[in-house]
Amino acid sequence: METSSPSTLFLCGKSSAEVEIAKSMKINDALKLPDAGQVSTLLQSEINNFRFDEEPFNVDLFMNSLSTNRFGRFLVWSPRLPSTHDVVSHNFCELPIGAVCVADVQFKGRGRSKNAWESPRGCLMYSFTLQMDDGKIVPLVQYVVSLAVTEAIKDVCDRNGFPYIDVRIKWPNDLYLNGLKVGGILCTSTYKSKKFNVSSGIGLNVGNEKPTTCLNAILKELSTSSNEFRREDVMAAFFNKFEMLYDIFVNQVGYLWELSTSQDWPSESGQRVIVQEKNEDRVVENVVTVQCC
Ligand SMILES: O=C(O)CCCC[C@@H]1SC[C@@H]2NC(=O)N[C@@H]21
Repeated sequence: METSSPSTLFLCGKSSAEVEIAKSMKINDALKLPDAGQVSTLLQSEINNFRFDEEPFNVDLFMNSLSTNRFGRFLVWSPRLPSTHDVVSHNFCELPIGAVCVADVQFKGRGRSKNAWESPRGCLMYSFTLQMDDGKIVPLVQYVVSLAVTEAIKDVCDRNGFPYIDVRIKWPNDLYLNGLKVGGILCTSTYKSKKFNVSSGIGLNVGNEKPTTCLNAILKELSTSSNEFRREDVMAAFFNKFEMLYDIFVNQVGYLWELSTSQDWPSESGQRVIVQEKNEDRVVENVVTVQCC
């Protein structure tokens, strides 16, 4: 019964370029769900024609806090769907790179190792796409995602004057708060036309106290004010941090990692090598001394 009612997907864009993509995707009925799941596609401009019972994801709030050039600018929002991860991985080639799908409720939420992810209202649940050339560093991208989540939470605390909420990474892909799991990261990839198509999914207990605890429950304990984390602020802060960290990762850390696992890497402490650092169109050369641990 649950799975048979169609999922409504609203296609939204930050700028007119992304809004045009949304219009063309709607006209072409481009998005599908796996297992022939029923889907109805609408545009952001049609959101106001609907009444939603509970607090829906506020697309404008998210877009206004987003300051990226690539990630999160094309957004698919659904009040209820099987899994955001299914939407992005099943439609990877139809979606622009960096597109995100966010849902208020999932009824087939996926965790790692074929586990289910409990997906109640209040939980921030989203998946996004990225494309990578170098397969050696694909397994490391989950570290960057985890780090961007904790950095985003810090950023939202700073901006709102909240006390610091100490969400920690259990490396590489779990998030813990006061010893309880409050979030997890799921990264999957496929290889096509010499590119790695990576889908990254994030589940973070922002306002749902079950099944463990959530950011707002701990904030309430630590603060006298009634302010709360909003999913939109956390997700926008995530993409703002992720875009910066991902560029560093690909251009610098990824490069170093690749070098360190290649045969050309000098293996003796004390050896001096030149490391080239690519920064947009500039190349900077640094002489570094090898320290073997
Ligand atoms: O800890 C884990 O096992 C990873 C959980 C990942 C859950 C998120 S929620 C958004 C996205 N959609 C899914 O179906 N799963 C991921």
